[in-house]
Amino acid sequence: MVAPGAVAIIAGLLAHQLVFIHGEWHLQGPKVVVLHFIFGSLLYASHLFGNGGTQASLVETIYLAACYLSSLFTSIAVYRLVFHRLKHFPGPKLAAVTKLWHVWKCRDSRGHLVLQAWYEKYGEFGMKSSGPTEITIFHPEAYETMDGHGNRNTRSDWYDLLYPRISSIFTRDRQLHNERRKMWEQALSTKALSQYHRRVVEKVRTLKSLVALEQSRPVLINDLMYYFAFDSMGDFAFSEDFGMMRTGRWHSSIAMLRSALTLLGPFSPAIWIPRLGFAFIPTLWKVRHWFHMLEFCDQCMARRMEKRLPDPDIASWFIEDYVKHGADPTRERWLSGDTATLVVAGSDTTAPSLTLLFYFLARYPIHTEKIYKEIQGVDRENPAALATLPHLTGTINEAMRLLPAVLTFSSRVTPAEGLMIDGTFIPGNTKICAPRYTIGRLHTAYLHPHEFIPERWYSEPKLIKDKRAFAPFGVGRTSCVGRHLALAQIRLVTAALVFHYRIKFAPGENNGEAVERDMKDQLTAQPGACLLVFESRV
Ligand code: HEM
Repeated sequence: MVAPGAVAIIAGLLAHQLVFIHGEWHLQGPKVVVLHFIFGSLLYASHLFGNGGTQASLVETIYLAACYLSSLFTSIAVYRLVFHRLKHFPGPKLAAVTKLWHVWKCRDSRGHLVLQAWYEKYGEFGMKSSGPTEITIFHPEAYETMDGHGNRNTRSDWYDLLYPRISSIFTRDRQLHNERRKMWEQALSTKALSQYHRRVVEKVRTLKSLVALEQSRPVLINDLMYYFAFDSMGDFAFSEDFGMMRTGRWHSSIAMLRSALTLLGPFSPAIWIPRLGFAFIPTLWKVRHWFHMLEFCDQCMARRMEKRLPDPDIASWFIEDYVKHGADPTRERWLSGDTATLVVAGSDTTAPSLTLLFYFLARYPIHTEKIYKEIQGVDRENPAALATLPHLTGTINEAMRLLPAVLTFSSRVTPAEGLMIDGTFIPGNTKICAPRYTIGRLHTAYLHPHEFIPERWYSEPKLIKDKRAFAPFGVGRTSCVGRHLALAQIRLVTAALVFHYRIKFAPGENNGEAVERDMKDQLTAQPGACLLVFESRV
C-alpha cells in the first residue's frame, strides 16, 4: 500500500501540473484557500474518526499538508526556473520563482526604485520579472508596443482589482471598455470641459487666497495640493464641497481613501493578495479603509443623484447613462466602478503632479522666472491661452518626465502570437509592464536624461532622442481621458501662484531632498514632505 505521505506528494504535483499551471487564479484565490481548508478538515476528521486521537490526527494532517504543499511549490519553482518559456530573459531568479519576492522588495512602497535597480542590473528587457509570465520593458518603444495603434494586447489581471465593479479602467473586456470609455469621453469632451472651467477657476482662487494667508510661512505643499485636487474633483465631479481648503484639514473619508491606496504600494505586483484580503479580512487593517473608500465613493454618487442642478458636472453623464439603461444590478456595479475611478483618478493623480511640479519650481527658480515672464499679459484664468506658452508646457512636461504621477503602473498581456519589440520576441500570454519612472530617464530616449531642461520640449528638440518614451498619460485607446482637465488645472494653479510669488524651499529643507528620498509608489506617486515658502513679488 502507498504511504499517505507519498499520496500527498503526488497530489501536490498533480495539482500543479493539471490545475494551477493553466489559466489565471487571482479571482479564484479565496475559493482555492477555502477548498484546501475544507479538504484539510476532512482529512483531520477522517483520521479522528478512524480512532486517531485529537493530537495524532492534527500531527498527521499537518504532515500531509506539508507534503502536499512542498511538492506543489517545488513543482512550481522547478517549472518556472527550468522549463518556462521566459527562462531566457535575464532577471533575479527569486523573482522568477514567486511573486512574493517582488512584493517583499516593494514592502516600503518603493516599487519605482526596485525596478530602476533591476534596469541598471539587467538592461532593456529588464528581467523575467516577478512571477512566471511577466517581463518589464525598459525601452522607449514600450508604450507604443503596449497600447499603440493596432496592438492586440489585453489588460492584465491588475485591472480586476475592483471586480465585480466595472469601469472604463477596471475592465479587461475590450467591448465593455469601448462602451464605458465613450461615456467618459463625452463627460470630458472639450465642450463639457468648458462647463467645468468656472468651477476649477473658483478653486484656484481659493487656493491662491490660502497661500496669501500664510504670508511667507512654510507651507506643506503636499497637503495643500491634495486639498486643492480633492476639492476641485468634488466640485467638477459631484458638485460637492469636500471643504478641505476651507477647513485646512483632511476630510476623514479622504484620509481613509489615501490609507486604503497605500495597500497598492507593496501589493500591486500581486493583485491576488489584496483580493484575498478583501475576501477574508474585510473589517481589519487597511482593508477596512478600502471598503470605506468604496462606500464613500458610492455615497458621493448617491448624494449627487438626489440633486437637480442647472450646470452639468461629470456625474451628470454617468447618471444619464445609468438611467437610460435602467437600474439593473450590472449597471449598478458599473456606476459604482466608474464613480470610484472618478474619485481616485480625478484627484490622486493631479495632487502629486502639482506637488512635484512645485518642488521643481523651487529647485530651479530660473525656470519659474521664465514662466513668470511668459505669463505677463496672458489671461491667467484661461487654460487655452496658458496651453500656448512653451516654457510653462516644457516645465510641466519635464516634471512629468522625471517624476511622473504614475511611476510604474500599467500592464498588459501579449496576444497569443506574441509580439516583437526592437528585434526581441516576447512570447504570447506574457504580462508586460513599462515603468515611467525609469523610461523617463533612459539614455536611449534623452540627452542628459537626469537634468531638468524644459527647453528640450520646444527650442532644444535634439535633447529628445525618442519621443515615444514620454507617455505620462498613456497612449492609444486606454490613455487618460482626464488629461486635458488635469493639464488645465495644473496650468491654472501654476500661473496663479507664479504670478504672485517667488517659490522657495523653507529654511532647513536642504533643497527639498525629502521629496524624492521619501517618495512612495502607491499606484500614484506620494512625494516626500515638501515645505515651501511663497514669497510675495510685491
Ligand atoms: C496629472 C494627472 C493625471 C495623470 C498623470 C493621469 C494618468 C493616467 C494614465 C497613465 C492612465 C492610463 C492607465 C493605464 O494604462 O491603465 C490614465 C487613465 C485614466 N485616467 Fe488619468 N491621469 C490624470 C488625471 C486624470 C483625471 C483628472 C481624470 C478624470 C477626471 C482621469 C481619468 C482617467 C480615466 C477614466 C482613465 C482610464 C481610461 C480608459 O480606461 O480608457 N485621469 N490616467
